[in-house]
Amino acid sequence: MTLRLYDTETRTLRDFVSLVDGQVSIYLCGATVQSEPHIGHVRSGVAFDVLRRWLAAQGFDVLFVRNVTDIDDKILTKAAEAGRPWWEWAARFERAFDRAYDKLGVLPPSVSPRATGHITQMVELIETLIERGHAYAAGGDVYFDVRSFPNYGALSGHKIDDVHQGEGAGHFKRDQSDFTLWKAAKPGEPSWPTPWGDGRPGWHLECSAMAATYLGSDFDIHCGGMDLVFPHHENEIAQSRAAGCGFAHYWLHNGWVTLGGEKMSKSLGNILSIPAVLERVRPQELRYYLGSAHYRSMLEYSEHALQEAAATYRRIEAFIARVERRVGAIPRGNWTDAFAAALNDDVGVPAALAEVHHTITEANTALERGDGERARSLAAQVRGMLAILGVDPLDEHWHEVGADSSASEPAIAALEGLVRSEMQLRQQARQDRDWAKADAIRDKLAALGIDLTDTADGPEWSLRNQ
Ligand SMILES: Nc1ncnc2c1ncn2[C@@H]1O[C@H](COP(=O)(O)OP(=O)(O)OP(=O)(O)O)[C@@H](O)[C@H]1O
Ligand SMILES: [Zn+2]
Repeated sequence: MTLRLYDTETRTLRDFVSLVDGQVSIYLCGATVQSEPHIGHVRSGVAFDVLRRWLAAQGFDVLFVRNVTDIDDKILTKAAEAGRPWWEWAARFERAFDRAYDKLGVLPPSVSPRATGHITQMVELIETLIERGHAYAAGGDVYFDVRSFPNYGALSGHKIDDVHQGEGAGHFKRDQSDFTLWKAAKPGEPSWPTPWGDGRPGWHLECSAMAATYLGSDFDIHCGGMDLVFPHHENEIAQSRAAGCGFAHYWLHNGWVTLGGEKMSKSLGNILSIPAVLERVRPQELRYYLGSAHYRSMLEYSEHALQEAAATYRRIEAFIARVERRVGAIPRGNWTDAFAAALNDDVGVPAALAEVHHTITEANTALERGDGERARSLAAQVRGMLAILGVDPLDEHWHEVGADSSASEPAIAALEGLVRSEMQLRQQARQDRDWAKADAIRDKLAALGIDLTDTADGPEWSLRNQ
């Protein structure tokens, strides 16, 4: 079964073939570390973490680069407003992003390079572009000459004549479609020396330089949010290919988390920070929520949908706990064919989750007919599939980040004790042939959402819908 991925550049589903047998190289545009992460920011981290886990599960050695943009107008402005050094501001929010990714169980990247640590490579890249006639220095800035790259616009569908780079006018630009590779230093701002004068890098240049540094001139997959298709990724392609690199062979873009129909973003102010949301649901529940939609669809945030996802996840946890109670420890098993088919179809998580729920239903049926072994092997498959999605309830990670279900364990133990004593009373009533009393106990529990099932091993209880 071949993995197929939707490639933005060709606008088609393409069979995935890696450049090097057994290896996959992925570059994901990371955060501009200017403030606390919101749930939109981490959606790309979660979505492509599933792709990474799935590739690793297929036996690929995955190299995963997620950069940190630690120099940017917004960082400088915010740090200055707060009266703090820009580098401290960037470092503080880099840690906040790392904490958020870690809380949600996003695997750490192979490396997370910072833009400021790769100025040498950026300067080299600019030199190559100037030598090849694709860039020009003017007034201390350096610009990319967009018209020198005939394929410009292929990724986003933009026509050169209509291009607006969405950056400051740039006094020395020869053409309005050109974009900035290097910005001349302004008084009081951080800068680095170059042959064209002191200055700092443009955003697009950073990713081209860092991707090449770690993954080489050609690599497999470039990911990011769909807002990055233009101009960021279009400009990355122009710079890198004009410099002679093949660059990324597949382009994947995740949809937004929206609120009120608009992209959740700091500039609009419609944001929910990760710490704020984690006061309402546990990290694994937030991850389940963010990861349950297809990565390319929009995810309109609602408190109701978040709570529904959290409740669904708790039912999955309760299912695992119930099987453990009945048959003992559950190993982490393999996924089913239907699950593999879903993920191979452009990381089709909704269909993969449907398969998880289908397997849970089958396991519940097995439990009801007293087939503990079958239930255990199905529950092992459920664990295996959830692990690929990064939400295995028994993963040590949740324990490490203090988010396991242990907080509710005393409550579950108390409930178990109470229900067991009611069940004993019912057994006694049945032995005494007091059917009315036995039925009354069953009805009382049913009214509380607790169902009793008579199995070959004796009566069992479960919370409804679990
Ligand atoms: N609402 C969102 N939904 C999905 N992905 C998002 C959302 N906001 C940002 N991203 C993604 O997060 C990553 C880091 O983004 P970046 O730091 O550039 O934030 P941004 O787009 O400037 O957000 P903001 O407008 O809130 O500052 C990018 O891949 C971006 O596409
Ligand atoms: Zn980037």
